[in-house]
Amino acid sequence: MININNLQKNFGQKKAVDIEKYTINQGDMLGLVGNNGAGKTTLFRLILDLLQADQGNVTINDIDVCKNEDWKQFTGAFIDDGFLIDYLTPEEYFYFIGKMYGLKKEEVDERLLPFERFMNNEVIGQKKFIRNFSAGNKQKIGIISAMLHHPQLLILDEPFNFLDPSSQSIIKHLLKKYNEEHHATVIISSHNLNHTVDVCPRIALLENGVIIRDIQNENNSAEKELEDYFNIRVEEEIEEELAEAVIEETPAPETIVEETIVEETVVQPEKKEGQE
Ligand SMILES: Nc1ncnc2c1ncn2[C@@H]1O[C@H](COP(=O)(O)OP(=O)(O)OP(=O)(O)O)[C@@H](O)[C@H]1O
Repeated sequence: MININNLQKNFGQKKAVDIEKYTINQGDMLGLVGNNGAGKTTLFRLILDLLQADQGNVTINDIDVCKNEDWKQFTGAFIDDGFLIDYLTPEEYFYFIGKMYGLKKEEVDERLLPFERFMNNEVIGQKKFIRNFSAGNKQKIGIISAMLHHPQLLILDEPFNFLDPSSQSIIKHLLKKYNEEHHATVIISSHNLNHTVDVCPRIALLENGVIIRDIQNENNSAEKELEDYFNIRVEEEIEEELAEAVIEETPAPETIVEETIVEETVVQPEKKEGQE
């Protein structure tokens, strides 16, 4: 479904994405993990043609995303709340998105039904503009709107962010079900390793823009490997910091001042006349 070919994106000296070859198959449920700045969002932006690559390309169903718009019909994505329209209510926004994909109001209402528990009576019927919703509820509006037209490809950047624990659990189930029932390709990024191994049978580990591991995850088998990777990274970084601190604290040889012993000279008080 998605082919990434020799894809490179730099910001100044920083290599944000550098992927020689990577294929995501139709029906894959892929989790993208990596430390802050590893390049997850940049990769999503390149896939969605929101950024121009310095080299290489991305094709979705053999369509080069920056040369043809056809992939947009079967793709849904939510990267950040810049995707939302602040001055609309959630209903207006959902109907607007539905209209873009030829869905009638009643069809949109019907497609919102499976999200009722997820919305928890806090999204629909609130008579509030999107700009006045909490970060968590904006996240919900974004995720739902990305799924509304039943896309064959769904891309969500950190979908669990800002969600309360029960909403995280609900969206995990909804995504899994969506992937299975629609045989849709679902790609999510997350810093939550537990959630990622719970829902993603395939996990790509990104480091400095490079996919360094492509992990098959059956019954949470990737958990240990990922925990080891992230713990090892933390330990390595702490050790590096300590080593640097020791070097900084040790004075350079030429600045070492030899301890000199100053002999005390006892000054005898002058004798006054008549004193012994
Ligand atoms: N518009 C930009 N201008 C300059 N540098 C950028 C820009 N966007 C991303 N970068 C840099 O590219 C690198 C990858 O960033 P990116 O946001 O893709 O990482 P990420 O894995 O999504 O991180 P996080 O987990 O923190 O969201 C980082 O070093 C980041 O500072």
